[in-house]
Amino acid sequence: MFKFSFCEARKIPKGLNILRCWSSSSPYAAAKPHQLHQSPQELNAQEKNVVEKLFSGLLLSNRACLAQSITLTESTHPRKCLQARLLLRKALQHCKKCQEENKSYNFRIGLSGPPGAGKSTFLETLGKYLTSQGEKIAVLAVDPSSTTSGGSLMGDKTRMQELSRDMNAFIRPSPSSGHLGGVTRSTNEAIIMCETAGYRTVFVETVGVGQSEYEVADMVDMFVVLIPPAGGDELQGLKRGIMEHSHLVVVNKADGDLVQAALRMQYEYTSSLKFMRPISPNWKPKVMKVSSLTSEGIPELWAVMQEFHQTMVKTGELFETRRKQQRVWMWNYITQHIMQVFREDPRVKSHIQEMEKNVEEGLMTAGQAAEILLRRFVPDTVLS
Ligand SMILES: Nc1nc2c(ncn2[C@@H]2O[C@H](COP(=O)(O)OP(=O)(O)OP(=O)(O)O)[C@@H](O)[C@H]2O)c(=O)[nH]1
Repeated sequence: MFKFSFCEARKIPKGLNILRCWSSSSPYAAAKPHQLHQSPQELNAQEKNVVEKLFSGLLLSNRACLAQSITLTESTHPRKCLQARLLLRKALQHCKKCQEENKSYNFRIGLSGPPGAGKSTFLETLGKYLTSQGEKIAVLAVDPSSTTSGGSLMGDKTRMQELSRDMNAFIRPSPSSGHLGGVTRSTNEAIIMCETAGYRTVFVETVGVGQSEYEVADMVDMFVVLIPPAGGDELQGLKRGIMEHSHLVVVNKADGDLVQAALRMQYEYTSSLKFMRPISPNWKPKVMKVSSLTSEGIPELWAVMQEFHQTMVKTGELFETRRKQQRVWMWNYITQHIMQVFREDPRVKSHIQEMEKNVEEGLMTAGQAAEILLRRFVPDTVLS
């Protein structure tokens, strides 16, 4: 379940002696301590061969290899984790080389919006438009429900049927089970795999549930929100948060009887934008309307998306943002990992409830309770 433990734990600061908190009840129990120190160099010839084959397949843009590569990065098996590390290293080197040599930059687009806004229809229409222009596109779905329920809401539905048959499109539903770092870590790594396979435009779609949309905003270059023309209170509440994070708001279903409503929405959202601090110094967020049924507005929308991408490349903001995102994610994963190890540690676990109660009832300050728990975890730690 916790891929991160085997692959990354040795990067954890020395002061937190993770090896000492091993327990049979811990999700890390499956890993032998020595596995933490293994590196891809220790893979045997056969295992390395699998990685070589996948990598060659990626370079040939083979969709089956791409799917297998992503599955490998989602695996929690210790040996597969090592293989995934090797493959990711090769993939990253390849992407870096391509960027430097060709000066061509991939485009990562996040798409969010309330259920029923028409995200799959929109992606199918925009995707088909792009593949008809010779683009290769990938769609990665992020479904937060899959982390908690073990199932995937979106995976159950047959979505984007036509696009999935298109040879220039790759669609990957949400991972069916979460591991440490949640769906976000797999998605970050899936993006690299897609780019290595030559899918220059990658869409990351999320159902608009709470935190997930903000997480997606932190792994893409452009964040787009799709909304239906008539919004209830829920949409009003979302408005501010959405606007603060998005580069583009798209009012969908601007067709038939809904044209007037879509126009009104466009106007309303455009006026609210005037009161918000723009997300980027180089881009003024826009509100556009499209119909995913009739394709009206789709070419214009893509033109604006490209304008955004070019502006970000030209000003250097694209690279700065990506660098920042990678730093943030690294620390997110470390924090999540350490928190998980901490909470699962038997010396800590049995005291958490008691300490929480003490704090709630005012018998102890939060700082005192935290110190007691931390000392149980790392007895010789120096607390500031
Ligand atoms: N009139 C009109 N209907 C649309 C348009 N786009 C989508 N729809 C309809 O809206 C409904 C929801 O579309 P989906 O694409 O399934 O929406 P979604 O946002 O992916 O929905 P979830 O999977 O629930 O998140 C479907 O009945 C679509 O046919 C559009 O541009 N115009």
